[in-house]
Amino acid sequence: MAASLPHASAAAPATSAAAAPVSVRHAAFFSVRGVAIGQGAPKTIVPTTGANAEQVLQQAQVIGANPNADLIEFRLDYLDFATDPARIAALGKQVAVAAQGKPMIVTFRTKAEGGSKEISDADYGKLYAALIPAGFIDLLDLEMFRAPEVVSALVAQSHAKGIKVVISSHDFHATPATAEIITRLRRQDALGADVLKIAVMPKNPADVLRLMDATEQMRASYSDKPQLTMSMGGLGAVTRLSGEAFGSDLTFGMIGTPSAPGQVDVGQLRQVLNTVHAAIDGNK
Ligand SMILES: O=C1C[C@@](O)(C(=O)O)C[C@@H](O)[C@@H]1O
Repeated sequence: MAASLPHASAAAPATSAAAAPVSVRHAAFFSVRGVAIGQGAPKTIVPTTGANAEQVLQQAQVIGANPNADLIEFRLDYLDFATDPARIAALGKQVAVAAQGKPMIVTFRTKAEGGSKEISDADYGKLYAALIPAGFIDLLDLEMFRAPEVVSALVAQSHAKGIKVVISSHDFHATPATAEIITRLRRQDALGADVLKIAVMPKNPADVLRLMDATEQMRASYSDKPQLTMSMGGLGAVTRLSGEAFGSDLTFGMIGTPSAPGQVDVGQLRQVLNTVHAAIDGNK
């Protein structure tokens, strides 16, 4: 016989109180290659971390074949030829095929923001400007603190090509004040971002809560654009799992090698995302 908890009975639920009505502002979603960003459970992104074409293509195949990965992030700054647009464009097209039609985010994460290579703002602008017309990019990660004229030109060029823009900010050492996080996300919105993104490092649990608080305030009061926010490291991992409850619509997971501290295996990530989604859906 199955053990039952004291007082539990099949006929009467433990509580008969109806769930209180909830008021949640949803993102205005958009779809890229059939993936709805800003709707339902957060969508998962798995980054490449390879340094050469062979490694990147191997990873893209694994990501493409994994049903728990919704999008692939092609990380250019890890490449041995990170500033060679012709070689990157040729590889990018192969990555798109290997990823089996999953939407691709292309990212050069500068050293200034926790990436692996230094690049001047002018060269960053030139590299992206040369890659945008190549036709393999679905979404472009654009750092908000690169030179303003570079950022605005790349937003316009991307949009003219039908590429969605993720405008991003990273702090690998600390978590800015709540008001500062909100200021950055609002600035990204004003710059024309399609996705607002910030990654911060917590030093204590209160920092984790502030990232969630800022994300929720953005969604409730300032913008209905999809957001991609995370607190990094082990302490921040909860933010990668629970975004649907506070307004983060995308989340990074890993297969094998993380591209940032605190990333969780994408299969485990999906299980938790589904659990949270079912709980939220069931309480509507
Ligand atoms: O900016 C981000 C977020 C990230 O740093 C993370 O914390 O998951 C991972 C990077 O690959 C990505 O470009």
